Amino acid sequence: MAQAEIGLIGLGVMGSNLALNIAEKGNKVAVFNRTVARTHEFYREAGALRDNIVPCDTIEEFVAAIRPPRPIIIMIKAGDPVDQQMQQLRPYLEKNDILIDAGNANFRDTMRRFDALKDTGLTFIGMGVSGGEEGARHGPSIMVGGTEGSWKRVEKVLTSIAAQYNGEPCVAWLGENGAGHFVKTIHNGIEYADMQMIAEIYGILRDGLKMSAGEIGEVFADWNKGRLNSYLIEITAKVLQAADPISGKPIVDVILDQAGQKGTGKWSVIEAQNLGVPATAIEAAVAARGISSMKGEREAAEKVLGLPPVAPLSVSDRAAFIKDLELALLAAKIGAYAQGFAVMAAASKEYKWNLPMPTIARIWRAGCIIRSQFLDEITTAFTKNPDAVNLIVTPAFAAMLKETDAALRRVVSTAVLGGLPVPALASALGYFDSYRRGRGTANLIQAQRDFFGAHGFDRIDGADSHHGPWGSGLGTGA
Ligand SMILES: NC(=O)C1=CN([C@@H]2O[C@H](COP(=O)(O)OP(=O)(O)OC[C@H]3O[C@@H](n4cnc5c(N)ncnc54)[C@H](OP(=O)(O)O)[C@@H]3O)[C@@H](O)[C@H]2O)C=CC1
Ligand SMILES: O=C(CO)[C@H](O)[C@H](O)COP(=O)(O)O
Repeated sequence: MAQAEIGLIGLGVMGSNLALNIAEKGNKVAVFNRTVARTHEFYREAGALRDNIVPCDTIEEFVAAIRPPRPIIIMIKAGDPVDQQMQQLRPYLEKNDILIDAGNANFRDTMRRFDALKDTGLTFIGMGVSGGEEGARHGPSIMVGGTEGSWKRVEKVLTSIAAQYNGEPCVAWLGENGAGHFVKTIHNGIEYADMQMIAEIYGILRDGLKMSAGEIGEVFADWNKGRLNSYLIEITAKVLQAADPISGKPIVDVILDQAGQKGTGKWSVIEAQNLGVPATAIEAAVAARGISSMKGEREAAEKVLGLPPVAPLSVSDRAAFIKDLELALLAAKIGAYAQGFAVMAAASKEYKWNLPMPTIARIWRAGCIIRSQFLDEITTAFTKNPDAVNLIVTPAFAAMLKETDAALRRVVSTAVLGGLPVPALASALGYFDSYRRGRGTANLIQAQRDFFGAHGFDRIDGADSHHGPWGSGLGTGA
């Protein structure tokens, strides 16, 4: 039998679909899974694609089934399992073989693995893959990090399996070592913010306007025809309109309000803080998942504190308010994406990756979870303004923000007065209001720091005087 051109380890949700995608595009793929029974089940269910699949029970058999130099995709649980899997493979590998970690790795692990293999003759690629089950099967968005030479060796097969947007493949080499996994992490951070903002709007419609899940679903379905058109809005509409087969109620009404998380959102926030870049919408979204998981504490607190004693949401023109919600979501979304791209710009400098912002936006337009029409507008904005320090000051997004921020202000204030939590929407508004104000209030913080710690400050007039006359009083002229 002819040898496989590529190998794939890990036949879970993502790996099995990616393997079928690879096989369907005419590539012969060898597959291995820790639990051998799963390999057999996968092969049985592969149908006509079996001709392009070589199922292997042992690692030795797996490596031998791939034509050298071997590209091997590892698509397993992130973290220690990847190190263990690499250790297990090492004795069988030969010079020029390429290990490709396609899971949601922390980019710091990717940098370490990349360095560890640097002088061994083996090559390491850290590759972010987004699109969930469906994307992996029919075309994900793929973010590649590693040497440019190693990318050239896998470009053809990755291009064949990636999603396409207007005929352009959603895969690109983004830079050395951890670049691909860093970009995937920020993709997920933005995904958290997008999802949290949608959930906050859902909360306003459910608890403020007392709308049913089905009615809210219709609102999202309608918005999906407009400027918010995106995968997440589309699935939100579908989720809200699905019935629970057990109770007959809308399924969303019987799901526990505790959000899971696997780490990428938290890493986005940690790295943003490490780089000194505000990512307040992403932070709010991660914190909201944290609070959501404290179900028992929240229920106990509601008994002690009660819900805020406020009048029902005062909205005279319901249709106008729902329009405001749509515009508010668009405005807040601009904030989340601006922050995510700003974090990537800072990381690009710090790690010398030279991340191509228009390319990142371009490969997120299809295949991935945050895919949307909006990303096409970001692609254009970064292409026209490659040196923009922030998405929100590019002409197109500045105009979009000026058009929508008043709606965000009205929605946030209405929700706050109605006692409805909107931490991500409010954080985006706070970000805009802080970022657009030339003279802020940190002069007072500098004075306080100098007062208690003699930390010094710079003066507006540039005078060479850096400490305050604390306790001297204002005298008569102030
Ligand atoms: N699900 C999604 O939407 C997405 C997931 N990802 C990432 O892709 C990766 C795989 O996720 P997913 O397919 O959802 O996960 P699943 O839980 O469906 O599958 C996990 C896979 O990892 C294997 N595995 C677990 N531990 C080990 C180990 N110690 N050694 C060897 N193999 C091991 C499992 O093998 P076994 O059958 O023996 O248990 C299985 O093949 C993760 O990094 C995830 O974060 C990325 C994008 C989207
Ligand atoms: O990478 C993904 C989507 O892009 C995965 O679905 C990931 O698991 C999502 O993160 P979390 O589980 O923390 O919500």
